[in-house]
Amino acid sequence: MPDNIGATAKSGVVELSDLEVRYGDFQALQRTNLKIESGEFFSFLGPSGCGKTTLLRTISGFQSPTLGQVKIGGIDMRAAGPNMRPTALIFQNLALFPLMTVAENIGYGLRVRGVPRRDRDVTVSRLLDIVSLLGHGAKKIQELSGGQKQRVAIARALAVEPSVLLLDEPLSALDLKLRQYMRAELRAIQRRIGITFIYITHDQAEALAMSDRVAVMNAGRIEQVGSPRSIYSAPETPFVASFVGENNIIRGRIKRFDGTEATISTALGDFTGRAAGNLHCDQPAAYFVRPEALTPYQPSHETCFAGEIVEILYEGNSSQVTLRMPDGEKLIARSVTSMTASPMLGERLRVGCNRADGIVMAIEGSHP
Ligand SMILES: Nc1ncnc2c1ncn2[C@@H]1O[C@H](COP(=O)(O)OP(=O)(O)OP(=O)(O)O)[C@@H](O)[C@H]1O
Repeated sequence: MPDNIGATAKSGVVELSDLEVRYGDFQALQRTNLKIESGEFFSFLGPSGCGKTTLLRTISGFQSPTLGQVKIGGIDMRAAGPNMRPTALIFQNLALFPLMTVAENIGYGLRVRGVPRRDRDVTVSRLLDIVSLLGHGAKKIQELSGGQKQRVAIARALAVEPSVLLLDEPLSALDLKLRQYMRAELRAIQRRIGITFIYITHDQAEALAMSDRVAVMNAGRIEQVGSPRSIYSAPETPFVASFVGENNIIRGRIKRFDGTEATISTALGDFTGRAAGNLHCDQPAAYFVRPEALTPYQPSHETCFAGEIVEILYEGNSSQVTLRMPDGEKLIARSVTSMTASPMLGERLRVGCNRADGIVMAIEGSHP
């Protein structure tokens, strides 16, 4: 590694303190405080335009913050440009050199830094092994599959020994099968080398499958940070509940709140679930329940919904049933048909769940 700031920032801890980014009058990143641990696979997940790329560019030094500070390995990066930071960035389009071989692409950063040929070759071989491309070093970039190109881009970024690898939607150009395969590959590569990976994506399946922790972003703000499991099973805001996975949303007003559970009064009746945050009586709120939590009604169920079947989608190992509720709204249940005699369109079906399956959250105005 060259003699620069990166050389002293050994650890891959990334700390964002009171970080804000404005483009003119537009606030692209609201005040953000966050610590990403060394060796973590950390994802920023959010819809287009929520500020993910802005955040990644600010960490890598391509964008200056309007306020606040980025520290990497405990060192303030304010004075360090992109080339002086212990980070490497992989873009969506990979930006590989088409006329160079795989090995030349991977060794490029080392050549620019004046690393002798023999040392370069050793590093390139090691990296080809890490990304499972041994034997492909002499190939031209055009001779590779999409997934192999991804792995060359990763190896090229790793060649300069960054403490933190920043990945900007690197899988989005691949077809679904390859994307799923590369998720597992990326995770395995990260485990093998143990450096911090910061990944941005709008694809929740990708973020949940690969990450140690996920930050869900909305309109320039982090709404929730947690493990994939906690983000999915205990969303803290209506946005997270509706953006990550599917949720049925039944709107109403808070009738009862005891600190941990809340009952909501809706056009379909009263429903009790886990309370997210502090609630007060008569506040506009919604009851969220995941389609897979709704199973054919049994007397032991604490919550019941009854509606007319208006759609059945056979999905192989399960089915998705859409019910039209008495208020005209739709409710989706999954896996229902695997447990009942085949339901028919137009039939009335009762599905149920337990209190712990539903979450009651305050909603503002028309949101979500
Ligand atoms: N250079 C710029 N000048 C002005 N506005 C910008 C600039 N770059 C980004 N923005 C705006 O800032 C907001 C956040 O953009 P950003 O690219 O960070 O979002 P994103 O979450 O990465 O979106 P995507 O997934 O579509 O790439 C957007 O509303 C965008 O239009």
